[in-house]
Amino acid sequence: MLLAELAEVSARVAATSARSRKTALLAGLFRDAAPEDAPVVIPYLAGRLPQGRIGVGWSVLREPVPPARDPTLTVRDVDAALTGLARVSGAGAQGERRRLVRALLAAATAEEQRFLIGLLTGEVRQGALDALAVEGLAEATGAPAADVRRAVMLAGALQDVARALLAEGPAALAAFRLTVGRPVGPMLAHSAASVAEAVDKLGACAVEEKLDGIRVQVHRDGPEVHIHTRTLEEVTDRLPEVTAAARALPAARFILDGEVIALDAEGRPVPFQRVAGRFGSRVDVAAAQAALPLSPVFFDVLSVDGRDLLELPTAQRHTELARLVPEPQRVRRLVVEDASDAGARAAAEEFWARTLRRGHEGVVVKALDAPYSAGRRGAAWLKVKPVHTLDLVVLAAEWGHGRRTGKLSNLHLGARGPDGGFVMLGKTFKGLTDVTLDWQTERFRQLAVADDDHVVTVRPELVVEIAYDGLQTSSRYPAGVTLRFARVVRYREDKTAAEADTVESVLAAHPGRERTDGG
Ligand SMILES: Nc1ncnc2c1ncn2[C@@H]1O[C@H](COP(=O)(O)OP(=O)(O)OP(=O)(O)O)[C@@H](O)[C@H]1O
Repeated sequence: MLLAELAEVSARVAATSARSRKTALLAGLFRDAAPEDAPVVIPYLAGRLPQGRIGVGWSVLREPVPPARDPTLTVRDVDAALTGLARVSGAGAQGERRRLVRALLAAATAEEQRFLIGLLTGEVRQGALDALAVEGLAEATGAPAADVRRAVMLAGALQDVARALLAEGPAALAAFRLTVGRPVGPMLAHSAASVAEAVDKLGACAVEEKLDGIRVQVHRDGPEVHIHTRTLEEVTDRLPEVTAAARALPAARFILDGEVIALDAEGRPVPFQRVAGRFGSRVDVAAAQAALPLSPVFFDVLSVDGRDLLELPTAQRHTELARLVPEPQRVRRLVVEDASDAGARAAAEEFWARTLRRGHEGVVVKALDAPYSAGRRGAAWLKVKPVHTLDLVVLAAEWGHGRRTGKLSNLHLGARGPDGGFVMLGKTFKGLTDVTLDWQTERFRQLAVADDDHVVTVRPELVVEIAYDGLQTSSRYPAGVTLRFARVVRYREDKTAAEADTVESVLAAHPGRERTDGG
């Protein structure tokens, strides 16, 4: 497929607001695509580079290059060129990258150049595109959209499903089943303001401790154990104690879902940052394990001995879990069979208070009759935490003053907007430790797309968790509101920008905001 076709469809999809029109445009594109184009076309449409970071700065992209007259570049040519670029390293790397980028741009027409520059700077990012691409693919191949969605959920990657669908048609979907050894997107939660609200919404439910560690999905097939994080990154070699725990369980094949935490001598949870430290790729695993042994705590089971349990209701999956996993390795939970029973509701409140006293983050309340919605933020899981936090994307940062001279400090924070872009909700320089300041200054230098000596604009890729005290009306910000007392809790490198909170959900969480800053 020619890059020109992709660039044109991408621009037209961005320019129309009608969902059906967007889907039709994408379906047309997929009808023209070869199966081998799928692993490039799908991420490019969403504005992602399959290579991840390739280290091309704004200064290089800003230098004009005369465009080609006719389109000749294919999407696979571009992918090969960017793979080459990503591999450049060592002395003279900057010059070589510049040469390669300019050669690529010289082969592109003016419209293709615009698309490529947008792709390299992160500006063509279209957050909602994967969902639309599923519908476009369904329309192009005649497969039911729900089946495509389920296959993606179970395959973990849209491009794999797309490639198979384009090659073989709808029959290819049958091959995407839950498979031990192949990670699936974990089920995620929505938020509720209180335990009472969550119980009201869900009815019969389980209230579980919300453990503040790292989400893990553990697959065992005989002696083989594989562990993946919530972004499906494989971390098996960093967690030998989890592998050992999985091998000690009384079934040979299973998939478990849980959280890895560390407990101190008093049995209280160790702060998240220390647990996260065990996941760095350069960590000496044996030494780190000796210094901070981790424990897996499981809260769900997706498959056992060849039985796929995804469609079973929570209550039955939990019975299976209890059969497989001994008590200390299972999350603590309290079942509310009847949501109208005042005694049961009081017990749920007491469970919440006790969980917080034990040092945990909050609770997750789960509907007893719900299946496991892999890869989705299901309405059947509601998390309740005492402090409001949002996951926002850093759009830019300001050079600091005084003690912070030379450091990038004040963060511009964005939530996901309806059109796949980001809407700025406020700024903060609070809550940043010296170590985080140094780290973020370095990361922003890598992500910079513009620097006017005051504000450095960055590719919108880093997700940061922000605590705040509510919203206030403000005409200075595009959504008409800004965050009150925003402060950094931590960076969420386990999340992508596509998983950040949306403006819509932020506004919905604060229906009664009244305070005004007059600005
Ligand atoms: N008992 C539990 N059941 C489900 N998830 C749990 C539980 N205990 C801890 N968790 C963690 O809470 C998360 C659920 O919240 P959510 O789906 O919104 O993810 P998140 O955005 O990573 O949440 P947060 O930022 O609040 O930790 C899970 O991803 C998991 O890591």
